[in-house]
Amino acid sequence: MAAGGTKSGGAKNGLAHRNKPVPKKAEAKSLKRKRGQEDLGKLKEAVEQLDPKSPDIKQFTDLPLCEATASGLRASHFEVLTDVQRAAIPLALKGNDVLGAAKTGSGKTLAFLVPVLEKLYHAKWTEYDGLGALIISPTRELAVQIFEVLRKIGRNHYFSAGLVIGGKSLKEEAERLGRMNILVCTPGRMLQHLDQTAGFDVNNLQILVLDEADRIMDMGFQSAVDALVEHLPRTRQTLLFSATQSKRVSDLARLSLKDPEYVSAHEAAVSATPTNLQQSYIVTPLAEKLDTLWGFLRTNLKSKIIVFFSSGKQVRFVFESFKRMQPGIPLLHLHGRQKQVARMEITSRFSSAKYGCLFATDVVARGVDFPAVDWVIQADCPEDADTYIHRVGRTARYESKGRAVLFLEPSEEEGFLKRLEQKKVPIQKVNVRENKKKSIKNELQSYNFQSADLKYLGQKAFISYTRSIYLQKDKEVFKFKELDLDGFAESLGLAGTPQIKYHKGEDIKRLKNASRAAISSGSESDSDGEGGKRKKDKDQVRTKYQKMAERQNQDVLSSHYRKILGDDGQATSDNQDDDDDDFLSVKRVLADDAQLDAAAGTDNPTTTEPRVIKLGNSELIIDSNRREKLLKSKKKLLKYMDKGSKLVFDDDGNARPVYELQDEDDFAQEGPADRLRRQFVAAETEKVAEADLADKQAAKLRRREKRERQKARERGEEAAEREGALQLDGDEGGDPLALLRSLPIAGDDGGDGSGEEEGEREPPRKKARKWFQDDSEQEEEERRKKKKGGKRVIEMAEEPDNLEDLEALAAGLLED
Ligand SMILES: Nc1ncnc2c1ncn2[C@@H]1O[C@H](COP(=O)(O)OP(=O)(O)OP(=O)(O)O)[C@@H](O)[C@H]1O
Repeated sequence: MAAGGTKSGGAKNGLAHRNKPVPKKAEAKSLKRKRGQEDLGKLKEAVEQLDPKSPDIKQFTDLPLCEATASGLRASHFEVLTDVQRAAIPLALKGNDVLGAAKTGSGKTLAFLVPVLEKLYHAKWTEYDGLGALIISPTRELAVQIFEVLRKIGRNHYFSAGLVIGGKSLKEEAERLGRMNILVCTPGRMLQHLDQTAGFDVNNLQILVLDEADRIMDMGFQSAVDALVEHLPRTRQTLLFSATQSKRVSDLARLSLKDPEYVSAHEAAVSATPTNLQQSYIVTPLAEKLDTLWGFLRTNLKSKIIVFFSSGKQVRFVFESFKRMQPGIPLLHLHGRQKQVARMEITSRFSSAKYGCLFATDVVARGVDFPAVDWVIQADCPEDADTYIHRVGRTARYESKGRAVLFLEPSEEEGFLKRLEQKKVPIQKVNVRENKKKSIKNELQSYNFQSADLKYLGQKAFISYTRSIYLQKDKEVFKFKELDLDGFAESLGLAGTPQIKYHKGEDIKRLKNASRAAISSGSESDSDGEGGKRKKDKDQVRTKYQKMAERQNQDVLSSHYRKILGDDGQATSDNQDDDDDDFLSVKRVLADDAQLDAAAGTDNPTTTEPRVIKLGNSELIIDSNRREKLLKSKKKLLKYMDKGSKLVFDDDGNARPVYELQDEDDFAQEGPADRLRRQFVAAETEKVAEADLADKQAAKLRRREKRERQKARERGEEAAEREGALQLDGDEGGDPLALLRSLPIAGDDGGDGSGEEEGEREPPRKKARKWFQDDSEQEEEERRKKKKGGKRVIEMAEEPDNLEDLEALAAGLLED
């Protein structure tokens, strides 16, 4: 089997018949051809005579397989057939369309790969015949895995095989496509090639396989698969496999199956899940989910664990925060928005790990065959019982044992247990030991506080989870209104509960109709190129802020840029989070509480009644606790206060409202302009006359005061001279700043700056220094200075406005 596509070159490396003796080249060739024809004739005959229901078929050697396939199986240590292989391979070898259903880990991959190889062998397929078989997988991880198994068992065939899953340039893949006989692909990427790669011919296709067929046929892939099938020839064999196979007639019609054989290997089984799988569930309130998970990990450090969440955002947040808390078990995370190389590396690291915990989305829920997984934890309730079955199927594979635990929110318990019962899933309730319970809320809070990026992830995790619950179709299980959103936000270490807002529009309809898996892996598969649904318009011109906003989770500012973009249509659709597209947004809690009050028309913000915000078709209930918290925050309360009106100061320093030009009509109504002008001039003249009078009186008063003060001072000096006890300036010495600080600040008394009121006199000893001087005082000061000599006087050139000015001024004086 030659491997090509995205993996390696397309050169043939088949080993079959290589060591046979070669007497003469031409002779040997014709002999070989003849023998080959004889063998093939016999093989076809054996297949025709094969009884597909024969109880004698137990091993691969009991099947009429070509030597290349048989030896490949032997070399890969596959000998005994599993139930589904025993039932499906004979029917497929005989050319039937097959709908295969069997439990997880029961060997469905070989059940379709063996017929694929045989089909092309029987048709004597060569590289010049083009594409003979197409195998479609819903995820890249599964496609890679199928490709690896194909390489193993097909090692002795001469076919070329390729992997088409994206993650590489389309051109690079396209160059090799034409040479491939077997392709393993994801739907979106394959469709891209069929639409865009010139000369890629699929008209000869012999066999089409859909692994996880129910998933590929459901809404997430509907349009891609339908378009893809349109390119394929109608005359072909089709094989569909899944652990949760449906016989939906509409699906069969879409794929134009001809009298398909339904193979259900475990139809009569008591349970839909492997018998060696032990399943249990824990009822854990949403607000305690992470505590429970943390406790679980801490008590299972020597295990290999997969933890499923409903969204990549949840995966990222839990991974990043638990990593900081160092649980003592290696942590990995996997979701659809990671780069292809990272996804491959994480998958292979987890495969080869002995112990470790992988946080993952449903991107690895189906088909992926991680060896020796001990536990599957479903931290978020799956959207339906089928998803549950696939998730738990990552453990207890083939003949190994495994355990699975489902976390259920109290509101989900009854409804989901009913769904599991309907699907024949046996599960028992367990409780967490009291001594193992530990709240990690505070630690998360502190990590969120330290890292804005982590906090951002927490908010996103909150939104993506609540959104997924809101969108669930099965309202008997998922009861959005019963969720403790505040508690959940707190458990993620968030300081407040992000407000959830539902946008109106077509997209909501689409999201609502789609299943949760379709949403999460649909968006994931976009980045993977798997879904092929949502592609950014590359030609669209985007602003700097839009580009910044798209760089989510890279730094704290990305959210800031998104805010800048505002609410206009274009920007909004770009700035919303990739898999939160057009749906929910974080808003400040306070704003809405305020709006809420306004909407409710209440004057009493302390009411303890829960509040209800209308959100499109739904309601968000905000309880009284949040409101009380809100009222304690002064900053937030500012929002409730009157914002005030704008004032401007005129030349005299008087505040007055901002002048606004009067409307022309209003002005005309007041009368003729000439009369108004005269009235205005008269009023202003009167005002000026009044002001003039007041000024004159004030000046007169000041002059009189001045005279009186001068007289009083002269009287005082005469008395002091008489007593020989004159107060000297600067006697205190020391730090002039200290002195200045002890003085009254200019204007404090509202008077003329003297710091004195009429008639008041400080006692002579306390009056160490006055710092304002009027003209007469200044003259007097100078006179005294001359008289005493050598004494320093602090001169105040200007009236300082405040203490800083005084200090600066004093410092300047000191330098002098
Ligand atoms: N005949 C066989 N003998 C031994 N091991 C086998 C045989 N067939 C399959 N296996 C092993 O069983 C495991 C599960 O096989 P496979 O991945 O094909 O299961 P599946 O039915 O496709 O599971 P899922 O439903 O999860 O996709 C693999 O590790 C595979 O190697």
